[in-house]
Amino acid sequence: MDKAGDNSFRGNQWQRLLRWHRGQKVNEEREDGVKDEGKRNTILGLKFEVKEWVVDPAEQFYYVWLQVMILPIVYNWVIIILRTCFTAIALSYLPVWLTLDYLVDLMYILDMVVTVHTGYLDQGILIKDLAQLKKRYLHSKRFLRDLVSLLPTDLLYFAFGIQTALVRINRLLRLPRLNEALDRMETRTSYPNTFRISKLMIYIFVLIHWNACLYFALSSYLGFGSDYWVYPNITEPEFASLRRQYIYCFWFSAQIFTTVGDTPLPKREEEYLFMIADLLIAVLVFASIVGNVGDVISSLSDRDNVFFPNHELVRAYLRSHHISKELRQRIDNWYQHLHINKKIMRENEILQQLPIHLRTEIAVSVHVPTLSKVTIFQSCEKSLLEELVLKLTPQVFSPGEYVCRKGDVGHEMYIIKEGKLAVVADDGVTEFAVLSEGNFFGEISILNIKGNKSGNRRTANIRSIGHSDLFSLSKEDLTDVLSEFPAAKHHLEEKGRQILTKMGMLEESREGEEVESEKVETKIKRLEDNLEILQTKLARLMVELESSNHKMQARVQQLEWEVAALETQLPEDGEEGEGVQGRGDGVGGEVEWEREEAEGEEEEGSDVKMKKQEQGEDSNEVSKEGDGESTKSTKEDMERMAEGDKSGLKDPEDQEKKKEDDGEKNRDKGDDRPGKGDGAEIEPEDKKEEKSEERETEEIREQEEEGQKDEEKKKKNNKAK
Ligand SMILES: Nc1ncnc2c1ncn2[C@@H]1O[C@@H]2COP(=O)(O)O[C@H]2[C@H]1O
Repeated sequence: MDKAGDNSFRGNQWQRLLRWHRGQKVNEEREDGVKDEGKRNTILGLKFEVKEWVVDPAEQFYYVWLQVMILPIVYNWVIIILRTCFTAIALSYLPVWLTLDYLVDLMYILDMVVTVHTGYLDQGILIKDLAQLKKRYLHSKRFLRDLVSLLPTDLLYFAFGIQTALVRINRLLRLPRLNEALDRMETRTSYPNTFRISKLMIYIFVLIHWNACLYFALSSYLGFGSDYWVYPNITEPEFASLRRQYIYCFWFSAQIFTTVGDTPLPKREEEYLFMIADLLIAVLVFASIVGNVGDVISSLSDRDNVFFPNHELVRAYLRSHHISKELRQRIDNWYQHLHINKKIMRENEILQQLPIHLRTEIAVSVHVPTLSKVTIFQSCEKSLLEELVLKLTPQVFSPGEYVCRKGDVGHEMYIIKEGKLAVVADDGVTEFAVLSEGNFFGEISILNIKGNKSGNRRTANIRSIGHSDLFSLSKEDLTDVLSEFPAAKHHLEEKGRQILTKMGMLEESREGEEVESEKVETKIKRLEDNLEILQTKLARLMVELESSNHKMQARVQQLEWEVAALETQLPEDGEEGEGVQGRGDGVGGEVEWEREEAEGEEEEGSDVKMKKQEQGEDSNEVSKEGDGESTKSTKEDMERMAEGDKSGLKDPEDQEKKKEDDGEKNRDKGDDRPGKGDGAEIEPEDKKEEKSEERETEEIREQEEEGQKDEEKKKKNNKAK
């Protein structure tokens, strides 16, 4: 399927990834080297620069040091009691013990130096300030314990004799350091279960050893060979040797602690008390052995269950459903293959608890060798590969098994890690092609390739020739990844198209059709968008039209009132001449005022508009308001229409003329306000109101004066009469 050398010019992305991975390792090693160098320098310069020397507890040096410290601590825990109880042993090897004792003391001192130079984490940051480290250590209980464990109690030898090693019992206080060392080892070891069991056995050994020593000491106190329970008489040659003494005591003690109980019956009270204490401890020891071993066994089976699916359960299920022997055999073989070849099926589950970046690194280092052989991925970006690698699921197929059958709906594609698979015809015998390590298949049905006649159905049968190890990649995962990497998608599709063309399953014309249909779709979309815009504009126009209608209606109504008022006044006018204006609170007077106001406003409005039109302000406003263009212009049109309708003058010149006439009319009425008649200025609204008020009061005053004059005239007339 993949042609070798196909992408040689593009450079192998996987190789680059591998190189990057290896490069990182080399860098790490180099860094380690630099650190080592630094360490060496520091150690060499320890005499001069000991103050600057700070140990990182996460470093290898600290770990190694802890392991070294196991020896002196265990030495003290084993030897001090041995020398105390077996005085013959203490005296026989005295120079050895004394040398070892002081060597161990020296290590204790060095351990204190290391401890004081060991950094600690404060809010995730390693504290390296020596003053702080010193302060912390010197104020801790640990310092006290370490100090007490180093007190020169050996001086008590002068009081109790050189064989009394018990004076060094304070050396046992370093036990927490031993625990720390063992805990560290447990987290680092690749075999934690074996380590746990070994640790338990060592603890039990030390316990039995102590018990053996105490048993010998008690026997010595009660008298060797004084009864069957105590150690036999050491003068007897059989029990005289030091080795025999120790081994007998150890055996005796081991029998008690393992609850075998095959020890001689105690005779004296001291012996009973010793046995009771021992049996009580033995119960605990036995319980902890059983518990620990049980834990280890269950964790081992847990591990197996996670690594390999539980075969027993599957077997029971198959039996209960009376599955044919032949199928059961195939399933057994499958399990056997997994176990023998250590194929782990649930690696995603196992690595689930790790953070994503570590999972990626593991997946890259585990799967890169396989994926680097897949030509299609060689040109892919590193990030794509990292994403892909996390989504691979291992699958194992047995000989003759079908991975997919022609016509099935495709849900995943496969990458061959190991093994051979054949593309076979429906008869299951004719082989069209053989796929091997590094090839992939099953991509056609999940890629939605345009013109693929088989749609989302498998285009071929794929059968495993022998056992084959595959990685499957689900359609969703592939789509997810490819959606962000269109180039890779295109590449995969191209490969699929090649196969489809070879098989004659690609509709070439449909490609054109689809492009055409795509164009039509775009056009429809564009038309829909335009329609939407037009609808919005229309809605706005309708609103504006309605409001203009309302205004028009109000205006017409007002004009009707005015006409009606004038009609009612006409006969009176004939009689009384100017009398209409004289009646300040008459209906006609009010109407007149209203009319004048309205006219004034309209004229002002039209003046403004005319001015704006002249100065080209309109266009500025439009450009400023953008979308509001139609709204504004429509509004103005409506107003203009209203004006035109009202006066019956559509021509601007006629309107201008009308305005001049109106202005004269106003002047005739004694209204010389600017903008009223001459249309020279536009006044602000509030000023206009003020002026109209002034004018109102002035006219009222005039009317009152005229009224008074009329009264006087009437009076004079009356008098003359
Ligand atoms: N002639 C062929 N040579 C190699 N691979 C093929 C051939 N025909 C089909 N395949 C692969 O077999 C897969 C079957 O499932 P798909 O149709 O999803 O994708 C198909 C291709 O990846």
